[in-house]
Amino acid sequence: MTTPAAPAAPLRALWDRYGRYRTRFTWAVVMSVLNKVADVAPELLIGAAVDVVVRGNDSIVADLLGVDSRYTQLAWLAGINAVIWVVESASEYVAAVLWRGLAQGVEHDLRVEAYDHVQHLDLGWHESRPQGSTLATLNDDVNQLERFLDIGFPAILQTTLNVILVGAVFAASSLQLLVLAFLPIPLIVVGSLVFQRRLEPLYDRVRSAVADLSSALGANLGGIATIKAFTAEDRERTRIEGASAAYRDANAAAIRSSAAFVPLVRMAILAGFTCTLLLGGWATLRGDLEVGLYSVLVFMTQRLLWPLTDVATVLDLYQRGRASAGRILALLAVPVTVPAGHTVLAKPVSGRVELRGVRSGYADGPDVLHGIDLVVPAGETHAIVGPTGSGKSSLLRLVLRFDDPREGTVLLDGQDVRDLDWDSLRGSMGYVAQDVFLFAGTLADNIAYGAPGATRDDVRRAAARAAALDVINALPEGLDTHVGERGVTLSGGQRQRLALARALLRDPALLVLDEATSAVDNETEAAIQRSLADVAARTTALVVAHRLSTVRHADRIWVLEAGRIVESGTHDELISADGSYAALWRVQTGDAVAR
Ligand SMILES: Nc1ncnc2c1ncn2[C@@H]1O[C@H](COP(=O)(O)OP(=O)(O)OP(=O)(O)O)[C@@H](O)[C@H]1O
Repeated sequence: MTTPAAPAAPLRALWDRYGRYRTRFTWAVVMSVLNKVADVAPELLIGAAVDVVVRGNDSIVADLLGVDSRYTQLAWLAGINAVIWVVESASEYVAAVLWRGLAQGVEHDLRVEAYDHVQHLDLGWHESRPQGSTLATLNDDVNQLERFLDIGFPAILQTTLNVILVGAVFAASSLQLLVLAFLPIPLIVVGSLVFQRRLEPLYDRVRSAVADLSSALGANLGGIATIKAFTAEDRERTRIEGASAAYRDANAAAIRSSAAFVPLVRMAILAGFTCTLLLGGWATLRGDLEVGLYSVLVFMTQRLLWPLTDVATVLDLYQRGRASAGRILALLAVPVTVPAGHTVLAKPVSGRVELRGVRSGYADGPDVLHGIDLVVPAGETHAIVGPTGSGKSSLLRLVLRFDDPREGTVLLDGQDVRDLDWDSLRGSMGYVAQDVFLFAGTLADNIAYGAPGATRDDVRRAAARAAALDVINALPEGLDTHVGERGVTLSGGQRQRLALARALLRDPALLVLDEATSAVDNETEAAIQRSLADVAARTTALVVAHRLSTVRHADRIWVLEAGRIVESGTHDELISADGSYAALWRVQTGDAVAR
């Protein structure tokens, strides 16, 4: 299953999606405009001050305010200057708060929305895509977009406003100087675009080198026991050294090119500045330009051109923001192919399971299960056995509706599972997977994961039924002991017992166990069997097991081979039939050697 393509205009799509932020956005723009106006105004005041000093009674300030004294005129200018500085500082603060708030609001909403969508996507989708890539979208792409909204967009706005405002001052003063001062702008912008295009593949190399490095580091830390066991430390050090050197070299190449950019722009600025300085000066000497205006224009040229040194960075932020928005929106557009139904099962749920003519497989792969017909009547315990890879787990996945069959129907209490809402379907089940996952938290939290309202006594009772009390009592803080993200401090068998307790605490109508006791010793397994026999009197159970002694007392055993049911019956019936099951039993009990 592939991820849909990103929309053609991702930032526009984002704008449409987040209508609720438009008022805040408008205010942020207003504040940025006010800030830029207040930022440019002091330069005009410098010109006005020079004008006052040079022309006295004839100055523009004298005309506007009707004040003759140069001292009073300058005092007025100082007062106006103070007001402008206050406005500039206040608007800068408000604009920063608004942009940051907007960026973080969108970041938060997008992350939560994207996460929620991802957790509703089918298990098949998760399995077909590297986890790192989903994580990168949820983390890095969302952060990248936040950076663009917080830094990139305000910078684009400010630079554009700068060009407009400064351009207006030039246009009002001297068209000739306007042309000269603006001449470097297209050069800088086009240069930035070319530069950026050149840099892109270099940055791509940096990104892929860092991705390679971090996935190598992640894999090595995860597989540290294997590295040690095979004394592969030196080899792995060399491999990481290689990945790290590739990252360093890619970065060096990008830095060599990007560092050349600012000096080049500086040349263009120098050209514009020299033109204004020289030609403006000559015009002033000829009396074509006021002295005050000349000083303003010299300052303004710098003011106009310097921010353009950031164009390449801002363009980079823009492109990254755009690409990130595209990836996030594409993730949000992935359709849920196993959507919840709406039917609610009548309580109490009996847990009767039926598979009718089921054919199923994964993605575009071949069929894994062929024509499966199977019934587990309410209250009975049925087992599925068979060689590895025969499709046992795949069958359980259909009952939990992690996948839908390609053909045929799966029913719970006589209802097609496709029609049921998740509460009726999965809410009626207690599931123990082959690979037990424990969340970071206490043992009590983990056992009560599927029944958040459970009391301490409920938790203890469930633990007792799963023969997990001794695990808990052996730990220093009992139920309050923290287990790591993957329960690393516990053995496989201990984790399985906790997972079983977690499933039993839900008091499920249907217990679905996939090799739930494969890692516990025979004695513990016997204890679990005894208490499960008690549970089984009240629930329906579907159990996958390799160790046949686990399931010999099941009401019915279904034997799967290469995705087909080859025989079924009670243990005794299957032994008498002397088929695949009987052969497997002999192997496991050692009778095969004896015969
Ligand atoms: N998520 C998956 N994506 C693609 N193919 C899968 C997936 N899970 C299982 N398969 C394939 O389906 C077939 C049946 O696998 P399944 O895990 O159901 O067998 P199993 O009988 O439970 O095996 P085991 O006893 O080893 O757990 C195998 O060929 C396997 O490669």
